Amino acid sequence: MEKESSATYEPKRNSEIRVFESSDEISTDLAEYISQVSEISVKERGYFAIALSGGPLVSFLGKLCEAPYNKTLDWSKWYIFWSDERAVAKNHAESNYRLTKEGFLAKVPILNGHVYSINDNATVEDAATDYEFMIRQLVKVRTIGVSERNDCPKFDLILLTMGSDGHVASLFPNHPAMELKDDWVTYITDSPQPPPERITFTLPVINSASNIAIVSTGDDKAKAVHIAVSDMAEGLDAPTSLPARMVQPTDGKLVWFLDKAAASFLDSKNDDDDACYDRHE
Ligand SMILES: O=C(O)[C@H](O)[C@@H](O)[C@H](O)[C@H](O)COP(=O)(O)O
Repeated sequence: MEKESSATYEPKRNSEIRVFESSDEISTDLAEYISQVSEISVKERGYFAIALSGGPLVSFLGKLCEAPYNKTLDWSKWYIFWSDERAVAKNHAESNYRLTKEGFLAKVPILNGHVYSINDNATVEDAATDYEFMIRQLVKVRTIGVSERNDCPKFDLILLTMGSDGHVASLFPNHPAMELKDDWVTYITDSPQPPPERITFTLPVINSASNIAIVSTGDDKAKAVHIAVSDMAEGLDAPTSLPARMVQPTDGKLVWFLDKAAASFLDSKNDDDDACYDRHE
């Protein structure tokens, strides 16, 4: 893939980019990051409400299931949600719930009653409505925080991955779901990536979170990463329609966890000692 621009990268407000040598290093740093966010949330609110997604994310949570985190984290305060789900049965190989259950939940002492999966036994429309209703109940009792700006749920942490087309959760480029302002959870029936039917958080919910992390690896993500984080949109294809670029926390903080391949279109400001992003080498 040819590099299209050599724009100097300046991090946007409230965002940070961490670049790592390997997926293993991402997993190590991500575990420490999640541990710190969970500790702060439990201390400040008494709960840790975290939304996960599917795809490769679970493979990056491995280190969190090991020492010291398996013993030191206050797992009883964790509440698990999904930022998106594919409309397949929970035991289907493509179910985000199943991926998370097998790769993460089965390995840590999170209470079953704190795991809020998306209904696989209803139409996507009903599943989205039910999920939003359930989140509304948990916001009322403040198990999930609330944004003072727009009454949206304020998750302590939303963990996302990004596709090479720049999609996050199940918000795809140029899809009308990206325009929704009042819904918290919606559904799509025409995903460009199978399966076509999916349930997803909307941008207002994602952007209301206290913390958002996007984990992305591989050189097929380099162009989308560049468009997503660059302030210099000139010459880039319809950057405002790129979902990852629309991830802009209103009150929170966004951290990108990238490998060198995904970061390969980003330029440091000068040389190594004056880089605009953190190189974890
Ligand atoms: O069904 C999905 O929506 C995908 O699983 C998707 O969300 C995935 O996270 C990205 O496509 C990145 O995946 P890779 O990093 O493995 O390419």
